[in-house]
Amino acid sequence: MIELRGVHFSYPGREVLRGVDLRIERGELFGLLGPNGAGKSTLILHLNGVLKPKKGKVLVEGLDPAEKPREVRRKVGVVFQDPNDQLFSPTVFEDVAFGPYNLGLRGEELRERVLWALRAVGMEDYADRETKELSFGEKKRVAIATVLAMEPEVVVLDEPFANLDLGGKRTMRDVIMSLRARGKTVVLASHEAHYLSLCDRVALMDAGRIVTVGKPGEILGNPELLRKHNLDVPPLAELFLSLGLPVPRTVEEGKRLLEGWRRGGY
Ligand SMILES: Nc1ncnc2c1ncn2[C@@H]1O[C@H](COP(=O)(O)OP(=O)(O)OP(=O)(O)O)[C@@H](O)[C@H]1O
Repeated sequence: MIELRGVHFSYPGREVLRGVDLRIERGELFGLLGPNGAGKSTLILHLNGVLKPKKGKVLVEGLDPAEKPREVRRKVGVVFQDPNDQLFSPTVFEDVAFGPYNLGLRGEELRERVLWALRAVGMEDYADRETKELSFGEKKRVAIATVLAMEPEVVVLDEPFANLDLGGKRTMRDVIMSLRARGKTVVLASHEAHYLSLCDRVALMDAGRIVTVGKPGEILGNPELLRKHNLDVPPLAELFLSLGLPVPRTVEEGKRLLEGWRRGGY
């Protein structure tokens, strides 16, 4: 479980988190939605102790990341927005091996772990490639593998879908759903609401505060709320709302709703 209580944080001369209260349950797929500059990345950096609150408290599975950063970083893996911030080794294998090596894995066990993590993101054939030669989307997948290889309990993904093509987005979605199926807590931060429809719950954040928390349908199905906070209304949400239907979470649910609407409507 992740808990933030009254968290305040300032960069020099700029207050960015202004009393954040949030609770994310174990095993939840949780969305953090907010416009550019809302404070999402700053909040995320509090979850693994990179930043410390000026006021308030952060607890991850009962541990304070500011007091026990090493223990917390074993539990929480953060995938940054820009994979270039995450990758620094000459080869893909070495980049992915770095974390588990530091956890004490060696030899065949280490190799197996690295290849497993690369397989999970569809990059097993890239193990011997030079990291700097990869495309942005390939780097993004490798960045996720570096986190998966540590087997963290919580995986935090900052703008995971940004700058990926359709194939990259599909892989990302599959990775997220498989993490969830394996009982991991997953936090997705995005300024694009439609990517968060697959979440169990979504928190809307703006100007350093949590505005509201609800089911994705409650947030994505509220165009006034989204527009008020400079967020795009997903076209599909508008379509379902215009038909008087709730906003579905999955394509299957959408198909069922449309089928019911068609039967009732004609
Ligand atoms: N290192 C820094 N020093 C000073 N100000 C910063 C720093 N990092 C971020 N900020 C400021 O803090 C505010 C929140 O930034 P943050 O990156 O947390 O927002 P965000 O919600 O993740 O935005 P985005 O969707 O654009 O990634 C912004 O106004 C930003 O300019």
